[in-house]
Amino acid sequence: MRMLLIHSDYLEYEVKDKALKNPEPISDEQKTGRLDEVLAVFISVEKVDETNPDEVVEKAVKEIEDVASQIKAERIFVYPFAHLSSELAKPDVALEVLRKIEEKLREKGYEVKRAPFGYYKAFKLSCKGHPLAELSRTIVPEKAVSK
Ligand SMILES: Nc1ncnc2c1ncn2[C@@H]1O[C@H](CO)[C@@H](NC(=O)[C@@H](N)CO)[C@H]1O
Repeated sequence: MRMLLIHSDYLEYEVKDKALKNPEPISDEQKTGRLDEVLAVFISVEKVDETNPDEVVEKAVKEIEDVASQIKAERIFVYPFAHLSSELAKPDVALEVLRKIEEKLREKGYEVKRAPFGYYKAFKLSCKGHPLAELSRTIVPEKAVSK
């Protein structure tokens, strides 16, 4: 998994077109979204993550929490982003991983939004520009689980 983390004044998106034949079903309300004072986390789920999705979810949540606590961010935007890797996981695994990351962060008390999966989206982002405002992380599973 590859993550790009941007501490932002805001992130807003607008769904444009389908980018997959079967994108995640969304309500009209989910066609746009915005969070202010947010840690935006752009995530590419990778092929290697398919060997142990639960392990990469745990590791990703830990990394995100670690950054959020350093920058004192209470809101997190999970953003599916297929452009950080050339070895992408298949969509059904990727969506499951992203949903679990969203869910676990919410359980830990963060205000969390997740941008819709499988769409082209316009987005606006305002990076804060301080030394910890732009970070990247690479996460790989150590132990493959048998299918
Ligand atoms: N392995 C993967 N990791 C993260 N996101 C993934 C994915 N496989 C598919 N997607 C989603 O489907 C859209 C088309 O690739 C992706 N759309 C995007 O990445 C938008 N920024 C438009 O390009 C994304 O929503």
